[in-house]
Amino acid sequence: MTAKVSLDKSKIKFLLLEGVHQSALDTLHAAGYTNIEYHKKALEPEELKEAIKDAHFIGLRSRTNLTADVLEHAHKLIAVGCFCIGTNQVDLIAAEKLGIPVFNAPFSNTRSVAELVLGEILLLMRNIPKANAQVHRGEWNKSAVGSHEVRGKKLGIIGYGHIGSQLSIIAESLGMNVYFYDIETKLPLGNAQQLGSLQELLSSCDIISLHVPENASTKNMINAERIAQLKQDCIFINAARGTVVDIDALAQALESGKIRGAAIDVFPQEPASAGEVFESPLRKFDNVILTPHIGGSTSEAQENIGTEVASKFVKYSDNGSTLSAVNFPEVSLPEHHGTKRLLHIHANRPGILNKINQVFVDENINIAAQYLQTDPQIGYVVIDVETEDAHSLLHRLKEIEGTIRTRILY
Ligand SMILES: NC(=O)C1=CN([C@@H]2O[C@H](COP(=O)(O)OP(=O)(O)OC[C@H]3O[C@@H](n4cnc5c(N)ncnc54)[C@H](O)[C@@H]3O)[C@@H](O)[C@H]2O)C=CC1
Ligand SMILES: O=C(O)CCC(=O)C(=O)O
Repeated sequence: MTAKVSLDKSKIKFLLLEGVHQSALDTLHAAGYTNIEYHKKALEPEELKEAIKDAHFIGLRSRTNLTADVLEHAHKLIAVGCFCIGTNQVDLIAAEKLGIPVFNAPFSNTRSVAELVLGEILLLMRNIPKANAQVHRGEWNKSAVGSHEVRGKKLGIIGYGHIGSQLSIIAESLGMNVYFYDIETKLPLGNAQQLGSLQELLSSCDIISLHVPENASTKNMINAERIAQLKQDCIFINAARGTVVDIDALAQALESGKIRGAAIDVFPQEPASAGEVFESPLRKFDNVILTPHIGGSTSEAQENIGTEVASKFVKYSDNGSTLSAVNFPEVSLPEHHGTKRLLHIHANRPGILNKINQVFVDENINIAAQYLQTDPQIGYVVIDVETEDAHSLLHRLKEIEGTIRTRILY
């Protein structure tokens, strides 16, 4: 049985951007949510501020920047869904302060990225991008010079998380020797070896592939100084985030022949729409594979992501569960039958839980079940009660100082 929610389901508005997969709409429809505004593209900032005003849920991919400024216009927003892995396009701290959990799909496109990178390694080791460009221009350079098998070559992976470790496995199956650098100690899969320093990895590997998230520690991580540490003639791949690499320094290294080939899927500035021209100092190189941020763009990945993130929306809307939210205390909740469920999100201050519980003492209402999780900023408490008049309880809970938002589920 589908749980009833505080608002009539038809009044709960979903704003879905950037052409998220049909599976997201199917999942929402199956759960009884029909009020969906769907856009194939990202919205311009002003359009976004207008569209988000009455949205309860927003779904986006990597092109929509949900800044603190945009979030201020989101008066009704209950949750954000990133239909991708990266969540750097959302101001997670601002969202949390507003009591808005942000969900993503942490591994639905992992395999797609790893497969693309593997394909690029094979092509670059054989100089295929350059040969392809030359033949398209009518040039015929049949040569084995500088063309290599990948078997026995050293692959250096920076960031050994979901994607890095998946790549490690499939690269080993082709006979490559895998090394990685990560700020955390990671379990090496197969025969892979973790190296103690980035410099050691850069200077010893034939191929370097980046798989770190965008954050303060990775901004311009690969700058001119790091590029100088690369092995002469190496191959360089970035399918992580554009901000991780100094693109001018990379262009210089390609110009000088230090790097023999590269594959770049992500850029410091990416066009906001298909109509915008892509500008980059890398465009002129035949030995560079340039792709428009499509590492995770396969039918399989997009379908899985659509279902996964939309299911998290449904779970939070129907049931209050925040499991796997990236910026929010995680609470996994059972179904509530025969009770009303009150959700209370508050600033994490001493004494606030006492005040919440005092409401139930004053009203002489028995708490059937209570779930609480906190992080340093906020607390999220869920209370199941057996009463007909849960609205007056909600009203009192709202008045408690430090309350960020409340909701009731029937
Ligand atoms: N091109 C595309 O379409 C796609 C790009 N991505 C990007 O790939 C990134 C990685 O994805 P996952 O592997 O799923 O993430 P993950 O979170 O599973 O792994 C990231 C790894 O990087 C490590 N790390 C973090 N900071 C580091 C630093 N300064 N130095 C070395 N290691 C560091 C972490 O410890 C972790 O092991 C995502 O954050 C996203 O930005 C993800 C999917 C698709
Ligand atoms: O599919 C997208 O729009 C972005 C993919 C990506 O970069 C991610 O999942 O982090």
